[in-house]
Amino acid sequence: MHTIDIRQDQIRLLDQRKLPLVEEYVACQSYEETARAITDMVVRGAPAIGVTAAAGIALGVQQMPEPDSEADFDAQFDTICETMAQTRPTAVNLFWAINRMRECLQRCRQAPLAQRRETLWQEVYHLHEEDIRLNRQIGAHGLDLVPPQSTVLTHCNAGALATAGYGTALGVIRAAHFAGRQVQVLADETRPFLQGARLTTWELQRDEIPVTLITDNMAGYFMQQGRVDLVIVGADRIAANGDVANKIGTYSVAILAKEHGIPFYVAAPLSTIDRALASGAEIPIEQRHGDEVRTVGSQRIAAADIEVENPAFDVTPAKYIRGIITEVGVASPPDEGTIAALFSASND
Ligand SMILES: CSC[C@@H](O)[C@@H](O)C(=O)COP(=O)(O)O
Repeated sequence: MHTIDIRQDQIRLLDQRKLPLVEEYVACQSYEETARAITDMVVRGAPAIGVTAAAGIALGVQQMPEPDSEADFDAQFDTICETMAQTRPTAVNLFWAINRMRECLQRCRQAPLAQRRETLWQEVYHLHEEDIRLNRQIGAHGLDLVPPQSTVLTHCNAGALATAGYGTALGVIRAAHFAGRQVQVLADETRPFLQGARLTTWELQRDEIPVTLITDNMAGYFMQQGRVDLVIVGADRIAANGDVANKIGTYSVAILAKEHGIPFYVAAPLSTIDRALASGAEIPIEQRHGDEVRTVGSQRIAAADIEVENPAFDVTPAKYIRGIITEVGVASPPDEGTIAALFSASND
């Protein structure tokens, strides 16, 4: 299963709106179609959005009309990057990946157009492979936090589908499973897009990792019953102080976990940490269309004209988080010091 299948004439994306009922790829034939696929959540999840945007940029440069000057090339390149940047505001991996493509272009600036195109594609393949490698490292660092025979609750989908492969939160669960820890997963359904019900259960079942689906409002019940040992979620953006933006509902789960003395961990690559933001209050929260709340699947469940709020993410303050599991180690407790130490470790 490939979440993102990169070809030089199109980007093929496993259509996450249709899973688990239909396994179908959407072929994006241009950078504009790639951008629309991100906005419409054909592909979603912070690292997957980043890799897809990078691929969209390479596709845009591949197809751009022959520029008549360097200024014309720059203008076209900026338009492509800006279109990608407008897709979704919260996952910082999007902007991180666009920057990586800009930096890559700077390195091959002097080369002829054909060579620039090739170098940008090579960067995309590199980002794709790198993401899978980092996820495996996150899994290795998180493994020992998962006790044998434990039940792990997760929210949303931070798995292979949300990344280039393997996953972050589900990467840790995968690593524990394949190390023989006999882990069980409780998957929150994750209204309104139902990433937990549709995607997390689907990908864990494929790996034969035991998973039970619960509705979002059952998390407290299972914690009170002593049936949750650990919570692991992903992240869309982490501020310098360790506050974490993740799928709406994560904050409620974190508070429930704190009340019940259950360790709450976040798994994410360093590219999800936005050190330019002092705290989570500065993280932009995407507001999505109200119809996602008025409907379940294609079924409308509320009046078409009912007022709706649909924030896609919330911010969990660092004080509720036991640790942030990254590819270079665990920031625990997460704060400016432990996070800065991870970045120093990554530069060694
Ligand atoms: C490894 S993915 C981490 C996060 O991106 C994930 O938990 C999440 O909130 C995804 O939100 P989505 O709106 O589905 O893109």
